[in-house]
Order: sequence, then C-alpha cells, then structure tokens
Amino acid sequence: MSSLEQPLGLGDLPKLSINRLERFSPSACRASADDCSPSNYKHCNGGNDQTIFHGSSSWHMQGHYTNSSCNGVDMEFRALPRKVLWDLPRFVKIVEVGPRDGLQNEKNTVPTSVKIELIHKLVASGLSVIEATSFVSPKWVPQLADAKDVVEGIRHVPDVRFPVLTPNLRGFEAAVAAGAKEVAVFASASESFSKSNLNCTIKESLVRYRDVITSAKKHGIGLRGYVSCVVGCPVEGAIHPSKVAYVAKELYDMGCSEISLGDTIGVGTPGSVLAMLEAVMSFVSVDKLAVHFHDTYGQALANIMVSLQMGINIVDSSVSGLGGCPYANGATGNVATEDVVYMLHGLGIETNVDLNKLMDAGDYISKHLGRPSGSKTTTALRKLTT
Ligand SMILES: CC(C)(COP(=O)([O-])OP(=O)([O-])OC[C@H]1O[C@@H](n2cnc3c(N)ncnc32)[C@H](O)[C@@H]1OP(=O)([O-])[O-])[C@@H](O)C(=O)NCCC(=O)NCCSC(=O)C[C@@](C)(O)CC(=O)[O-]
Repeated sequence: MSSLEQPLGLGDLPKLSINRLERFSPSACRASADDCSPSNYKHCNGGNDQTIFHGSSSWHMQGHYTNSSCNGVDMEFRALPRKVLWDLPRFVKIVEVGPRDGLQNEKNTVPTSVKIELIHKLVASGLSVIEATSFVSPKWVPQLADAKDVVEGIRHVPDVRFPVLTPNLRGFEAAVAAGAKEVAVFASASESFSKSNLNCTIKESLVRYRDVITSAKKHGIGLRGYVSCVVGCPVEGAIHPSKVAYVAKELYDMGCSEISLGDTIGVGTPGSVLAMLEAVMSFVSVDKLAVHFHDTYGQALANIMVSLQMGINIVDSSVSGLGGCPYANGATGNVATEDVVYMLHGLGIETNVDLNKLMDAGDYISKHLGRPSGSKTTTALRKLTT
C-alpha cells in the first residue's frame, strides 16, 4: 500500500490554517514522541491503561493522542478526543454481504463462476465472514437460483465462514445438503415488509424460524438472525424501536448467536439509530449485535460510527457498495466495505482486511457489472494512483 492509500487521521491535516487542527499536527509532537510511545502511554494518561493504541501506521490515532496528552500544549483536547473515541472497539469484524445482498438485486443475473471468483478475491483480502448466497425461492429471487453451485464452489476454502440466507425449513435443508455450515434467518420489524419480502406476518415468520433454528442446533449449524427495517419501512414509514427490540429478542432467545440490525432502506440517521440500538440493547447483549446499513441517504458511515460508540463491533457491508433489496422500493446499496475499512483503519481499529486487495475485488465485480465502483474510497484512491 502506498502512503497515499493509507487512511488519513486527524494528524494529516497540519496544513490547514485552523488553529485547533494545527495543534494535532504530528510534527508538533515529534520532539516528545518517544516519551509518548504506546508503552509509555499509561504514564502519560495518568495510569489508566485503557487505550486505543492498537494501530501501527503513523497516521493512526496514536499521533493524535500523544500530541495532545504529553506535550502539555492542549489539555482541553486531551479530554475531548478521549470522550468521543475512548470506547471504540480495538477490532471490528466485518461481515461481507456483497455476494448475497449485493447481487440479489442485479438486473442481469451474474454467472456462477463470477460469483465464485468474487468470493475468492474477497477471501484474499482477509475477510473472514462472507455471506455467500441465499437458499430462497428462485421465483422470488432468480439472481440467486444457483445457490447450491456457489456453495459447492467455495466449500473447500479453509478458515472463512460463509453464511447463507434461509427463509424456511426447505431452504435450510437445501443449504445443509449443499454443504453450508452457517445460516441466517431474516425477519422484519415491519409487518408490511414481512408480507412483501416473505409473504407472511412477522409472527408467522418467527414460527417458521423456530423450526429452522431447532434443526440448525441439532446439526451444529451456526445461526445468525437479521431484523430488517429497523428504522424505517418503505410502506409504513418510521418503525418504533420497541418493534425492533421485540423481533431481535425473539430471534436471540430462539438461539441466534448474532443479530444483525438492518436499515434496509437506509433512512436512519445517528439519532434514530441511537434510539433503536438503545431499545435493542435492553434485551440483547451488545457483543451479539451487528449493524447493517444501506447508504441510500449517505448516512451509513455516520450510523456505523455511532454504533461503534455504543459498543458494537460487528459491521455488515458490501464490496463496492453493491446491493439493495428487490422487495424494498428505493433501497440502494449497502455501505461499501472499502469505505468502512478506510474509516476503521483511520480510527486505528483493526479489521485484518487489506484495503488494496479489497479494492481489487471491487474492481473485479464492478468491471463485470459494467459500472464504476460505488465506493468513494476506491474512486478517490484510483484517481490518485492512475
Ligand atoms: C419465503 C418464501 C419462499 C415464501 O414464498 P411463498 O410463495 O409464500 O411460498 P410457497 O411455500 O408457496 O412456495 C412458493 C414456491 O417456492 C418454492 N420454495 C419455497 N421455499 C423455497 C426455498 N427455500 N427454496 C427454493 N424454493 C422454495 C415452493 O416449493 C414453491 O414452488 P412451486 O411449487 O411454485 O414450484 C419467499 O417469499 C421467499 O423466498 N422470500 C425471500 C425473499 C428474499 O430473499 N428477499 C431478499 C432478502 S433481503 C432482506 O430480507 C433484508 C436483509 C437480510 O438483507 C437485511 C437488510 O438489508 O435490512
């Protein structure tokens, strides 16, 4: 990765003639950098060893902290970034949903071989969880009618989890027969969306999922649960947080080990997301929660940030920002994985993902689809390097 491709932290802004930002300049801290090394941070921050010093790049957050905490220049800023960033996780697990959520909404069906190659490229970037496909009715989602062949094509790949969506027992059995080791069930917090997406009420979907979950437990199959429309529904409008909390709790109590909260149409803002998370977190422990944002209104990264601040450390995203739900009018793609990785690395949060290789995967699928990447990071970096 060239230096241009490294995520920029606040320390990259010394040229701005804004006084407050100048005080964050890494050069302002250089003289005292040794004193402020991560190993000495305990001393610098008054003995508290909780720290976000976990990146190694010079552009990660430590320059920012060492500067403000050790040279005595700016005590005001020592407290401020800590207040805002202190509780961020050290590591975020990214659940890549591009091959499933991303491709289920494409006008033209993507060939199986391209899907498999995309998954291999995503694996090469370091992603450890990649949602591969769905075992749903091909009449409802023809784009994923080749689910069995996709699973067959990746089943030899070691050390990576490949969950697949299953809407009922029939889908579950087909997934297991194909070799899937992990499945996801998907309910909705909106009655109308449940009807349009699953052709049943929320209650009926939960009854179906009880069977799937019982069977999954018997077979030792991993289980994820989705709640969609967690902030808004294309038909009903705003969704009350209590409805989300109810469905999340039901799925969790039935045995889903992770609950992904989906803003299916991307209408959430940090304010509405916060209220929703607070309600859900009253019933489901935060370490079992993931967030899944579509970027329809450009709010996804802000929503992820507030989720991290709430303690969530699992984020769903889609390479190149592919995606959308065929049964949610107006929903655009998921937040681009490249943009999420760029932001997280800029915050000094580890992901184990190689941004360059991830962008290669994005280029591959974008080229196949005949349109530019939906990732702003890729667009910016490709301009710099060509
Ligand atoms: C649930 C059903 C099947 C009900 O669909 P239905 O029409 O009510 O069910 P049915 O039992 O009457 O079956 C209809 C036909 O589908 C067959 N069938 C039935 N089940 C299966 C199966 N598993 N696999 C393959 N075939 C199946 C069944 O055999 C029958 O075939 P026919 O007799 O007509 O030839 C249908 O509504 C469906 O497949 N829905 C899935 C829609 C979907 O995948 N939507 C996108 C998911 S994205 C999402 O939910 C949001 C999320 C997770 O991404 C998070 C976020 O973004 O917020």
